[in-house]
Amino acid sequence: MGSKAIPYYYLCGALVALLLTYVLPTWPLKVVFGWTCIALTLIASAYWLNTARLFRKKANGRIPWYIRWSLIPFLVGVRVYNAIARRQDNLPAFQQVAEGIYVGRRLFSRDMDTLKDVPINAVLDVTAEFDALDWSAERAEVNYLNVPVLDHLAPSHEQIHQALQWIHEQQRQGHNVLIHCALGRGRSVFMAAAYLLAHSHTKNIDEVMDKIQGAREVARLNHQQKKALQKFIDEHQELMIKRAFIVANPVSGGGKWSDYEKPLKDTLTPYFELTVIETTEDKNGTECAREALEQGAELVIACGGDGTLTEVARALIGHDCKMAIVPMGTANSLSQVLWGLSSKLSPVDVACETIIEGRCRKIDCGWVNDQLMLLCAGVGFEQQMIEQADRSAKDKLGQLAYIQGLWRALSEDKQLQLQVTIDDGETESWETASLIVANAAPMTTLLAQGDGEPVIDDGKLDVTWLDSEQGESSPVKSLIELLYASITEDQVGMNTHHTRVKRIRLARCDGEALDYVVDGEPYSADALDIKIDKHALQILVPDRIDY
Ligand SMILES: Nc1ncnc2c1ncn2[C@@H]1O[C@H](COP(=O)(O)OP(=O)(O)OP(=O)(O)O)[C@@H](O)[C@H]1O
Repeated sequence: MGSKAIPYYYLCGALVALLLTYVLPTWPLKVVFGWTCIALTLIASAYWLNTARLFRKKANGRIPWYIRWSLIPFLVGVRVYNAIARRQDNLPAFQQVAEGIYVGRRLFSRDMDTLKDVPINAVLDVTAEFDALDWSAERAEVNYLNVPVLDHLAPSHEQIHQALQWIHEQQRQGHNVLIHCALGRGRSVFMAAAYLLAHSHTKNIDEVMDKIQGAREVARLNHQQKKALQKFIDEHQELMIKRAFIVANPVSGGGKWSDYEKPLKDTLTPYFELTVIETTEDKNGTECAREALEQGAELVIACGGDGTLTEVARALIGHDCKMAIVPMGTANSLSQVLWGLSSKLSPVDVACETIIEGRCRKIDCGWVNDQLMLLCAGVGFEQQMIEQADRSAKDKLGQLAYIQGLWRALSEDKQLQLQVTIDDGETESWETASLIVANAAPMTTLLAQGDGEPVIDDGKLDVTWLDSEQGESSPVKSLIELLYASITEDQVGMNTHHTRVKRIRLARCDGEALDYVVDGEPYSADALDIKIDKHALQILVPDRIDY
C-alpha cells in the first residue's frame, strides 16, 4: 500500500460507514457506523496532516480514555488486523539486530519474562495507536520513550533526532534497547536503521536493511520510508558517526595515555566509531597511521608528544585524511602553536571539542631530507638540549629536563662551522652555536623566534641563528634578544639573525656527520636539505587560539 494513499483509504471507509448509517434500519447499527465514520475521518485527517498527535499518547505510553473511546472502531480494527498479522509472522517478540539493539513488535505482559532474560532495560515505542505496557504494574525497571509515528509513515527529522539521542544515551549507560512498533516490520525498523546508519561507517541503507532483515525477516521499509531515511542521512551528515582511528603513544609524557584514554573515548564515542592503535618500540606512529589508512580512515587522532604527532602526519600527507591531535608529550609545541594556552590547561577537553567540531586548517610541512618536520629542525643548542633531555630525564623532570638540557648547552657554547646554501644562492660558511629552521614554533622555543613566532601556513621556513661572537654572556644575550623578538614580533639583529626561505641546505665544513633534531627527536646525517611543502596537511583546529 502506497503510504500517500492511506488517508484516501480511510476516507473511503468513512464514506462507506456514512452510507451504512443512512441505509441501515436500526438505531444501534446507525450509532456503530456513525461512530466508525467519525473515527475513520479523524484518522484520515491525521494521515493527511502526518500527525500522530491525534492519539495524545502520554509520556508513560498511555492513550487518554476519551481518545480511546472516540477512536474505538478504528482501534478494534487495527487490533484484529495486528492479531492476524502476528499469527502469520509467527516470530519471537523481538530480535537483536546489533550490539545492544533489538527490534520487535508491540509488547504484552506475556513477553515480560523474555524482556527480563535479555535483559531489555530501555524500550523505544514508536507506535501512536497502542498503549504501552504498564511498566510499574509489570514491576519492570525499564526506561521508556514514546516517539509516536503513524503506521506506514516515517518519523519527522526532530523525532529521529530525539530517538537517536535517546538510544545513544541508553547505550552509553550500558542498556540494551528494544525499539518496537506494532508488528516490528516498519516503524521500529526505520528507527533501528537510522541508528545503525548514524553509528557505523556505512551510509548505505540497503546494507543496513540486510543486516536487520538477517535478524528479523519481516523487516521492510516502504518506498516513502526509504526516501525519508535517505533524506535524513543526506541532510544530517553531522549526526552520522564517522570512523576515526586513534594512534596513541602509551609512553608519551610519562604515560599520560592511561589517564587520557577513558575521558577521550567517553566523549568521542557518541560521534565516532573509534579504533585504537597503540605505538610500540617497533611500530611507530607512521606505521600505525598507515594501518588506519588501509582500513579507510578519514580521521586519525594522534595522541602523543610532538615526535608521535610528526610520525602520524608523515603517513597522512598526500591522503584525503584529516589529522587531529591530543597533546600528551612533555613540550607539546605543535598544540601550543595551533591551540595556544588551552593546550596546557585542558588538553583533552579542547581536543574533544576540536575533533567534534571538525574545523580544518591546512598547514605547511617541512621536509628534512626525506623526513617530515611539522615544527622545526635544529643544530647546535637545540640538538644538544634534546640529547640531554632523554626519556628518563623527561620522565623524571618533565619540561624541566629541556630547561636543564638547554642550560648545559648554553654553558658549553660549542660553535659549529657550517656550509649553508639558501634557496638558489651561493654556498656560504657560517659559524654559529645554534641554527634553527622552523615551520612552526611556539614562544617557548626561544631559539626559533628570530622574527617573532613563525607562521605555520605562510609557505616559508623561518631560519634563526646566533652570532658567532664568543664570550661568556653571549648566549644569554642572544636568548634575551630572542625573547624580545618573540614578544614584539620584531627582529633585533644584534646577536641573532633571521631570514625566511623556501629551502636551506646545511653541512658541516669538516665533512663530519651533522647531529640535528627534528620535532624534538635526535638524528644524524652527512647533509641536510630542508624544504617547505605548502598546505600539505589537513589538521583539525579550535575556532580560536587562546593566548
Ligand atoms: N610503546 C612504546 N614504548 C617505548 N617507546 C615508544 C613506544 N611508542 C613510541 N615510543 C617512542 O616514543 C618517542 C616519541 O615520544 P613523543 O615525542 O610522542 O613523547 P615525549 O617524548 O614524551 O614528548 P615530547 O616530544 O614532548 O618530549 C619515539 O622515540 C618512539 O620511538
